[in-house]
Amino acid sequence: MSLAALRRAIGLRQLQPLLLRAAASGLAQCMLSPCAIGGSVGGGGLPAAASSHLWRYDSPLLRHLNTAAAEPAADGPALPPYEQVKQRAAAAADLQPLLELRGAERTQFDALIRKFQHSGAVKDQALALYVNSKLYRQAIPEFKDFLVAAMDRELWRGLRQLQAGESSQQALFPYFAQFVLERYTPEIKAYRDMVNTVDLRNPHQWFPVARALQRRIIYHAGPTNSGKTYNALQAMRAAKSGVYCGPLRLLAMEVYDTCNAEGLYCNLITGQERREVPGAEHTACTVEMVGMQKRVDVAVIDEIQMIGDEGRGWAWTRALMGVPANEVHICGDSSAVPLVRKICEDMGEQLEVNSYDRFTTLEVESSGLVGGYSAVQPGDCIVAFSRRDIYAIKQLIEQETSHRACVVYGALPPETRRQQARLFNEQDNAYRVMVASDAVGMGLNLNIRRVIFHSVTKHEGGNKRVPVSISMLKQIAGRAGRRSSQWSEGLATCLNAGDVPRLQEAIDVPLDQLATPTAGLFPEFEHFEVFAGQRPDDAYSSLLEAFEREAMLDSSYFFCKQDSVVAAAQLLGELGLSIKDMFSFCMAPASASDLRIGAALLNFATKYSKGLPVTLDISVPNRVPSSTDELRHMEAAHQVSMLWLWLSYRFDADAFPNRDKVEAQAEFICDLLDKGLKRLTRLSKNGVDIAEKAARPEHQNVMSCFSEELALLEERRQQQRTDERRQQTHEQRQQRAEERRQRVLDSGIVFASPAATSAAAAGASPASISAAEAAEEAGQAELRRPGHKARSLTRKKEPTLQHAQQCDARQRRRILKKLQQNRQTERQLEERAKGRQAVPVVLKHEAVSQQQVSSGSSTSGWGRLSSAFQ
Ligand SMILES: Nc1ncnc2c1ncn2[C@@H]1O[C@H](COP(=O)(O)OP(=O)(O)OP(=O)(O)O)[C@@H](O)[C@H]1O
Repeated sequence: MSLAALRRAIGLRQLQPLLLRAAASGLAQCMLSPCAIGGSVGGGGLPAAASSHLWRYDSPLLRHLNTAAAEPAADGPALPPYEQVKQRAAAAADLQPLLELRGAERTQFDALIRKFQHSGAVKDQALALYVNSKLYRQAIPEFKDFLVAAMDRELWRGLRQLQAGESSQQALFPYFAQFVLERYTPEIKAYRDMVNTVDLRNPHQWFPVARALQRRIIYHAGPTNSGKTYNALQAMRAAKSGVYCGPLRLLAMEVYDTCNAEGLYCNLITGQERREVPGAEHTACTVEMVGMQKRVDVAVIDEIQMIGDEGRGWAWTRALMGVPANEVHICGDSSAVPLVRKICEDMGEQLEVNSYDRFTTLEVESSGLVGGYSAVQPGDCIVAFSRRDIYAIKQLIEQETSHRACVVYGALPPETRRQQARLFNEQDNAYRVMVASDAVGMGLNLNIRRVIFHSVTKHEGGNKRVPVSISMLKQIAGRAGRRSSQWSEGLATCLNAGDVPRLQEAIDVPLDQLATPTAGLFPEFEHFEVFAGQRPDDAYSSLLEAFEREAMLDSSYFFCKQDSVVAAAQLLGELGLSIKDMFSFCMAPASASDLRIGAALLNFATKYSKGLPVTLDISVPNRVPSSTDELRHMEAAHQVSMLWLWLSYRFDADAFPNRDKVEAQAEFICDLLDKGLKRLTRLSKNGVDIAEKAARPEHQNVMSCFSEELALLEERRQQQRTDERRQQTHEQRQQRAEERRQRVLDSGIVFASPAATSAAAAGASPASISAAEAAEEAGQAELRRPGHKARSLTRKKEPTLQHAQQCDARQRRRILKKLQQNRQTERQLEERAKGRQAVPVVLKHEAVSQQQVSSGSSTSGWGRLSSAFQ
């Protein structure tokens, strides 16, 4: 069979040389290499095809090995059959090997095995047999011993003729394969099982209900404000049953409200609420909540480009693959079209693309905001990326102009954001301006004429500022001049004219150039459960990390970021919760890095683990917030209520009792926030600094029920910071040592003393090198570690010119003689070094001439060394 025919027959794009013999015997399927399979294999993954064959011990490969002599590779020698070798090895356990290799023969044999061991191709093939790198390292020496024990004239003749190269690998690998399969059966099986549980390739197969339907998929592709969602929703409304999957609670609420207002009964399902309308066949939900069982006529998946979101992308991937609808309408910009097309091909479903153009024009004002915030006009929306900036800008505008400013940002409940949007959209009030975060980019229909970017960079952890992404700039600027607004065109600009070119560049980039290359994936609970079963001793957070490390993904997918899940797992690790309960607690949409939210999560999980009813004991003051700080406390109280509600839908009502009460409390908080925002406007109009005022005690104490957990977390964080600082200092020290080491290497300095040489090689400071040398001279055996202070050592004084000058004639003669001897040695070394084109040599003891002694002019060798450190 020709090579090309073989490739065709077994569906390989490339056939590795090592496989050739097996392939020729029809055995290639047993030995597929991971890299021969299309698609990327993360974390040392394996081809699925390999798994089904390797475990049958009567597999063709092994039968072949057992019965026939291994065929020589190309012009290589023949080796005896494996069974025969094995019998010899077994016999040698009682007696002696028939042949003991010595001298050159032994060296040749060792070289052969060494080459085999380090061959990348052999490691690949071993991996295809589920021999992971750890096991491989363990198995190779044993395999070597096995061959040594089985050695006889015949085997050695075969082995000797092998070159320590590819042909030897081809000939030896089948022996190795048989050897490990027999000797390490349980280890290999365990690894195979583990690998299979982290096999996340072909995720569309996780959704059998959707796979049973032949779905029609329609992609509504276009820029912002082009009518994509409108058209998709029209299709859903016209259908007998339907589901809308939105990126935000706010959008789901919007669809729920408009459908019901039009007389189309519609349910609402988000992580935190279930509103079921009797007789409703339509549902508006957040994308994470879409069901995979109930079949509907039309499903709408909004903002599909978020499939590439590093944290939440998995929810869009899941919805796209799994929603059981006859027709799936997906809306989004065109950046995700190629990716969605590829996924549809994998699912065997047809994709239609409907393209849209923007309804209104969007222009960039090149001058920036001339006159600053006192020049804002009705219909302006200022976009800033921090809460503090938002309130500072609001205050400035309210004090310097006649306008009032609404605010929208992520920490505000959706209800409050909608309320602020209503105020801004209505014409019969003074709220003519909006100040918002990037949360304005999605979900709200706003009456915006012009978007003004306060800046085009934003904070990302600590003090680091990063540029706002092009797609975000596009999305936010696109809110201006919406079709349903009173403005017939949209404008966008920046506070500083210097930022405008970046904005212009973002607007000019065509959407299809911003391709979304890969789709997010996150395992279902069942994956974790099986995986965890195989590693019963692992902590949950390590399990998550190990899963991510080992997961095998197709090249069209990435593993979604799970930082917050891991942080929550670390937080709750000691509570002894079951895997199922841990999964639910850790997946809660709460950032455990926010101490107050983390404290609440810990409080709920602790009560739950003790079998106590999980109650929400916050004490909400009956007083409207009157400063930004008081608002902040209320926002946190709302987030904690949402966390509680989210959990309450995942655990029994007995465990999380009185949901109605918590819902009512959350509504009350929203009401306080609405009123608080209005009060803030009044106060800032009256010249009060709303950001300066400290919160009143009743607002400060709203979450005092979590104070114990909060104190614990603060302590932990403090400890963590100290550890991080220590680690940083340690790393900096190591880096400095490395730099010093490098400088000494670059300078070419050679030390006369071995102690100094080792200290310099370890990156010690000049003082430590000197000390190490002095210690050696002083007969101290112990070498100094880098970084130790030289002064703690007894240093033997070096003979120097200064010494010589101060000594009596006899001593001076002795010192000068020593110095001259050194000089001679230095010359010899220099000459030798020149001959080898070596770098200059410096000896510790400076060699000097009589003249120099009398003039006292000499540069110490250490001077040259020190200059190397500068
Ligand atoms: N055929 C139409 N008749 C009336 N109004 C429409 C029509 N198409 C769209 N609109 C209105 O235009 C506005 C923008 O439409 P839509 O929200 O569908 O755009 P989009 O392309 O999905 O934009 P984005 O991605 O920014 O949300 C909405 O207020 C919508 O109600």
